[in-house]
Amino acid sequence: MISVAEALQDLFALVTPLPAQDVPLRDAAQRVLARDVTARRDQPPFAASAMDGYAIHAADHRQGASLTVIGEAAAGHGWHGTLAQGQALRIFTGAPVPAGASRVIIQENVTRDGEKITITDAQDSGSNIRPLGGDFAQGTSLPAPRHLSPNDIALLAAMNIASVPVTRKPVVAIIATGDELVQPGDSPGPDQIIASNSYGLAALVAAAGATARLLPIARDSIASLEQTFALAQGADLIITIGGASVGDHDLVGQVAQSLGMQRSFYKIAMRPGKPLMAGRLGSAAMIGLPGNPVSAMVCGHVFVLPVIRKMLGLGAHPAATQTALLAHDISANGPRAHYMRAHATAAGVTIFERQDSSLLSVLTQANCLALRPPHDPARQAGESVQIVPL
Ligand SMILES: Nc1nc2c(c(=O)[nH]1)N[C@H]1C(S)=C(S)[C@@H](COP(=O)(O)OP(=O)(O)OC[C@H]3O[C@@H](n4cnc5c(N)ncnc54)[C@H](O)[C@@H]3O)O[C@H]1N2
Ligand code: MOO
Repeated sequence: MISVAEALQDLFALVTPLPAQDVPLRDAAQRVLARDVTARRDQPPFAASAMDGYAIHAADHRQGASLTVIGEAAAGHGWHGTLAQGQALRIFTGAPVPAGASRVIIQENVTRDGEKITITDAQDSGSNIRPLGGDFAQGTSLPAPRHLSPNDIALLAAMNIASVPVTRKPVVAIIATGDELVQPGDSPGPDQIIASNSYGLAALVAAAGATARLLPIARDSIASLEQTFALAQGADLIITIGGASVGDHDLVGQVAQSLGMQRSFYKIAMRPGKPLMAGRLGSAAMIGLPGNPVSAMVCGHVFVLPVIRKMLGLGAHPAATQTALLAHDISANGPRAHYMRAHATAAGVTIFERQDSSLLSVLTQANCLALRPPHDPARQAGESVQIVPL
């Protein structure tokens, strides 16, 4: 059995970043920026008023000054003369500040009588003018790679980038296997259960920026598995769930190999997740996950997500970890790395008592996985532990 780190390296070797494609800005949120993009204009493109008030000459900024209002500038409607001393321009937030003006006095600090204003308060120190290019200058770049957040979309729009180069979404085919499975909403027979982790994995990979193709459940027969693998044609990554262990009905590895899968590894020193397998199948990478629901989901976080991130051009990195303090004592770990469902708060990390890999209800209560390395000795409350936030 290989280690988690070795398995991850082998998995990274199976995939390369996908090519870039241009998408309309409206579709770029949550995609990964594939190339640096640069601002096509300065923002603001002119010195702009930050307030509603009057643009004035620096020399006129004193209490009691009386000035003549000679025009008006609003957002989208500039006044294009030059302001002289003794003059004021009525101006609104977002309007271009005219030549000659060096500050905007807010309207609360003047009184107005016809075309005359008198400054009643000259205490404010700021100019209330946003300089040309004060947010960004033409040519300013947003560097790739980058997961585009809603904030980034606003910035790209302001930069006048209407078409955004993003990495193509990986297509992930997900195959649940087993005679015992029915789809959620179906009526299970007496020996049947509902397929669950296939849905969880579809949600997981979609949230990471991939397109999930949830294929029909494959039955525990060579013919059914072959048929379902055929439906995965065109996917970048094929994920199978179940049928990975040593039982007589665990046929996934055998069928994948008969279809030409070049196995990279089978079995890892990890709990849950021992019967993990991976390889290349045609033009796709394949990851065979264990069927136990929590094993499949944990392997999704620890292996599938990093692989998808690499395909998206975000680099080859393991799931991010943090250091936290144990809230209680724990006993020594065995020979496999143990990814334990746990709950972390500012007070420390509590590792749940029940860790059987069938317990999805415990996974839902967890907000992290506490990572126990192989043969980690017993630890006491207050000692540090690595966690993978979920
Ligand atoms: N003799 C041994 N038996 C087992 C070993 C072993 O080393 N020696 N390993 C155990 C471990 S660890 C795991 S994990 C499981 C994994 O087995 P499989 O990948 O072959 O999974 P299945 O047998 O098909 O299913 C296990 C369990 O999970 C349920 N399941 C499967 N798919 C789904 C699904 N899509 N949604 C919900 N539940 C699913 C299935 O009904 C079984 O209960 O093997 C151990 N055995
Ligand atoms: O390694 Mo299995 O994935 O514990 O249940």
